[in-house]
Amino acid sequence: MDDYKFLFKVVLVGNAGVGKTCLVRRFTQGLFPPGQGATIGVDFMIKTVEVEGEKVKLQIWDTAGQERFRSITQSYYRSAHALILVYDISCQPTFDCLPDWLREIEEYASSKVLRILVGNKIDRDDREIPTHVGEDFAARHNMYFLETSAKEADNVEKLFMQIAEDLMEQARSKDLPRYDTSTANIDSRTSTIGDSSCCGKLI
Ligand SMILES: Nc1nc2c(ncn2[C@@H]2O[C@H](COP(=O)(O)OP(=O)(O)OP(=O)(O)O)[C@@H](O)[C@H]2O)c(=O)[nH]1
Repeated sequence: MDDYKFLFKVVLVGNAGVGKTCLVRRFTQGLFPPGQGATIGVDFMIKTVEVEGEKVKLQIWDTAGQERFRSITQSYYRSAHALILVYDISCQPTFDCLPDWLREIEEYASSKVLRILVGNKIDRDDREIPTHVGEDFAARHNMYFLETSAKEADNVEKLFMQIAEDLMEQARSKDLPRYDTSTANIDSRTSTIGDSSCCGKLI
């Protein structure tokens, strides 16, 4: 039975190829998919975790980084509870684009959205962005910061569990909508998703 107390929507954004899909797959399926193709439009996956004895369902939306899908992906920001902005620590241009992503987030997401900056691919030895540079950027923009490796499973569980914990705390303290099995959906857009589905694709 799908008995959960909280349902949170988490959206990943960032340049193409930074590893958004691999982070989601690592967390939801425990694998690092070989030859991962570019995301077309938006994918979603679901994972239920336990925080302080409560079941928390995370609906994770993986958006396409490619510019041509931008108008589709923007429409998913609005109802996000958390936004994960990902760059690749071995690819300077993906870091240089962060201000553009922040502008999008400010324009399309709720001002209350939990924002997390993630530097992915820390297993690589050709790092271009030092950790402190990522940390500084996150601090300046009021974001959490974490470095991860989807490949080696470094900090991936920690990333999503931290989000689940923070959102639960936020929901409790600010009295955000509380979901149970009878009110399973966040809004009308997500209500088309069957609870039994674990993965879907929207274009
Ligand atoms: N070394 C290393 N490679 C990674 C890691 N995560 C992803 N990759 C590789 O980076 C490439 C892009 O990964 P994706 O997960 O498809 O990237 P994406 O951000 O979802 O890309 P779009 O769907 O185009 O937006 C793939 O070749 C992955 O194998 C990581 O942690 N370490």
